[in-house]
Parts: sequence; structure tokens; C-alpha cells
Amino acid sequence: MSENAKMLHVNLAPGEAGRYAIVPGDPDRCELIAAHLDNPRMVTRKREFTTWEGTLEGERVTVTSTGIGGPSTAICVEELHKCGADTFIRVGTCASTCADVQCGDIVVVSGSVRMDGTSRHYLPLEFPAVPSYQLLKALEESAVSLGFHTTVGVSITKDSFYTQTEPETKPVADELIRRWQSYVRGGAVCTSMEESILFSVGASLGVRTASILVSATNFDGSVSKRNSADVYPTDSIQKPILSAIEALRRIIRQDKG
Ligand SMILES: O=P(O)(O)O[C@H]1O[C@H](CO)[C@@H](O)[C@H]1O
Ligand SMILES: O=c1cc[nH]c(=O)[nH]1
Repeated sequence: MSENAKMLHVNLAPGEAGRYAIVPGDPDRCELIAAHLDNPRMVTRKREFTTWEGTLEGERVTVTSTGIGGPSTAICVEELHKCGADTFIRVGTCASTCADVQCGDIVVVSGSVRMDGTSRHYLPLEFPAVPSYQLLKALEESAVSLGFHTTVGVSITKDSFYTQTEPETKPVADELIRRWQSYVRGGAVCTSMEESILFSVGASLGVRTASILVSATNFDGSVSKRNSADVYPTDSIQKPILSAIEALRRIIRQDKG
């Protein structure tokens, strides 16, 4: 393979990603994020990986979707890194697992339970899945400065959506519910599907990672179920987007300073 060949999945070549990457799960979210950059343009799309780019504070910013869950997130981070990225901010949604986080509230993830398989291919389980403190701090300060209700806390990264929302229907229900209860009793504030992978792959590559989420659910007091009555206001996604853009501005200025 030539050195300038395009990556197998994200379809970018070395040099075609900015140092700064914003990585949502949903491909449709890339355009919404890029709209806040200067000179946004769609770059490429392959499988679950859609890429837009633009500039912020004069620096190139790449926005690429990870798709859902571990394997595709690991691929996205590895390939963007090969193409030039060393700073990754996930902008996503989560389900609340605590009373402090209600629908539309922000969570800045300070660490993640590794209830996934992919991160174990990178680091042993005793190694914590944690973000870069510099990025976490910038995200928290930005979200608070924008007036959003913000919680900094531990998320649960799971490998499967419906084993969380309907654990009692699965053959391993007892195990799922027992583990989930222990995470919640340990103080986990929300659940999503990419953090432990993003943080672990980032740590193994020696790059900066962080994640900011908006809750798509109200917490109804149940340990593991999604609240079926939740109506997710689609404009809520602008909260983590605006926070991430402001945080990235601060990071870029710090990097330059
Ligand atoms: O909001 P996004 O980034 O799509 O992420 C969340 O939504 C998906 C599940 O519906 C999972 O990928 C979960 O982590
Ligand atoms: O309910 C939800 C919403 C976002 N992400 C999840 O993992 N679950």
C-alpha cells in the first residue's frame, strides 16, 4: 500500500485530517457540527464514517462519525490518527442513570466503565478509561459558561443497546442486572456506547480524548431501563455541539499560546 493511500474505512489519506477531530456517533450529526466551523465542507463518506471539515481559530478541524459502538469507534480513531489527528472530542447522546441528569442535561465524562469488548483489545481491564484532563476541563468550563446544566461524572460504556433497555428479556438477565446495579451504586451518572473505547484507544496511541453528551432520557429511578416516555428534543444536541466548539476554541488557543 502506498504511503498516501486512503484509509480502508474513513476514506481519508495521511495529511487529510486536521489535528483536531470532533467525533459524533451519528453520521447526520457531522453537518450540524461543521455548521459551527468556518468554511465547512463535506469531505467524504464510506460505511458509517461521514467526514466534514472546516476551520476554527484558523486551524483545520475534521468532523467524522464513529458509528455505533466499539469496533467502528476504534477504527475511526486509529485511522484519523494516521491521517493527522491527535485531539478527539466525542459529541454524543446518553441515557441518564442518576437523578442529577435529566433529559437535555449535559454530561462531561470523567471516566467510563469498560462494559465493552473492544477496549480490552487495547489495554488490560485494570487500566482506567479516562479522558484527557485538559479537554475535560475545557468542556466543563465551556458548557457551564453557556448556561447548560452540567454534570461531570462516570459513564457506563456498554456493547449492546437492547441488553440495557430490556435486560430482563435476555438469557443472561441476572448477570446484566447485577453488573448494572453495581455500576449505578458506584456512582455512574449515564450510559452511552463509545467512551471507554475512545479513551482506551486514545491512551494507547498517546493522544488527547474527551466526551461531552446530552441526556436523551429522564431518569425514572429504575436501575437499568430506559424511560419509554422520554421525548428527545432534537435541538438538545446543539448543547454539546456548542460546548464542544467553544472548548475546542479554548484548546486551540492554549496549544498556540
Ligand atoms: O448519540 P450517539 O453518538 O449516536 O451515541 C449514542 O446513540 C447510539 C445508541 O442509540 C449509541 O452510539 C450511543 O452511544
Ligand atoms: O438511550 C440511550 C441514548 C443514547 N445512548 C444510549 O446508549 N442510550
